[in-house]
Amino acid sequence: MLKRYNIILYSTNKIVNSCRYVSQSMLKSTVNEKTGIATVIINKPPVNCISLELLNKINTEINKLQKDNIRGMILTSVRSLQKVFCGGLDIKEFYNPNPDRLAKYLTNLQDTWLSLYMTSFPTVSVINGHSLGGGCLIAMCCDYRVMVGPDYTIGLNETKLGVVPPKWFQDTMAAIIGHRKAEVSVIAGKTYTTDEALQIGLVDESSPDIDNAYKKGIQFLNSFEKISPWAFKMTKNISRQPISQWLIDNKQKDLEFVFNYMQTPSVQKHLGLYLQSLKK
Ligand SMILES: CCCCC/C=C\C/C=C\CC/C=C/CC(=O)SCCNC(=O)CCNC(=O)[C@H](O)C(C)(C)COP(=O)(O)OP(=O)(O)OC[C@H]1O[C@@H](n2cnc3c(N)ncnc32)[C@H](O)[C@@H]1OP(=O)(O)O
Repeated sequence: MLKRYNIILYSTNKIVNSCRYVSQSMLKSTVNEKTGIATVIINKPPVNCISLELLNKINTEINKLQKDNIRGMILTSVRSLQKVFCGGLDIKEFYNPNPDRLAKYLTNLQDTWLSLYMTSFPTVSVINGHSLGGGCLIAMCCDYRVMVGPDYTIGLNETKLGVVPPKWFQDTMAAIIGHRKAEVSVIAGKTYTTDEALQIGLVDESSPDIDNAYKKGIQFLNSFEKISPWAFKMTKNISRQPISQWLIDNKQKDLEFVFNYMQTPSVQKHLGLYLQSLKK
């Protein structure tokens, strides 16, 4: 039986020296058996945007780590991408979608958010690049955020694509920076530089380089060494349960609404234009 571990969601290959397992594609996960800390690295070039397959892998991995009783987790992006933590949800999943796949995607998105937001172990995102839309969402699900800077951006920019960030996206941000600031932010689809994100409390620490950001993440996880895992889990649960319970109670309604809304001609038109604007 493994010790209880913390999780840092982070993108580097060289930190972990004692690996329990590594999955080869899209998501690399390693657990340092001495410390009990997992490092989960998103590795989907060119910009780590979240396809249905990646979503499945993230959710499966979080659930595995949950069973393994890790002490903590770092979530990050592979270093070779250099400037992107996560480019958000894969817009191609929403543009001219296959209805069956879209329904699967949206269901998986709900489930992955619930898994990551409610982990019973501490989590850190080491944000080593731009983190937009769904990328910002997964970073916000973690208990602590360390962002590399100064030149990266983070934010829920959905309105810039002509789509509405669902209630649970908005609630996740409001729980971190407060309702008013979150409202202003999501309405305008605002993105923040590392310094601005630090200033409004969207991230907890900044760092000029990835190694240092990772160390800060580990320090955060180590701060729980003397806290009972049970006390951690129950306290986090009380803090986050009101937000997660809304989705649990409204899953089907939320799914149906988004599923229909995404396929309306107006949303499809905006998504098409946005996708085009991203093309080189
Ligand atoms: C009660 C009412 C509720 C109603 C709710 C209803 C519906 C809501 C449901 C769900 C909401 C939908 C939520 C969406 C959340 C999102 O995540 S949307 C996506 C947000 N992300 C972005 O806007 C990022 C866009 N990308 C960039 O800005 C840049 O790519 C980058 C990340 C800064 C990196 O720049 P870089 O110069 O390195 O790379 P390129 O821009 O050249 O990109 C390379 C390549 O990748 C493609 N690409 C980039 N991002 C995405 C993406 N998110 N999805 C798909 N494809 C992407 C880009 O097009 C390039 O492709 P190529 O030219 O073919 O190589």
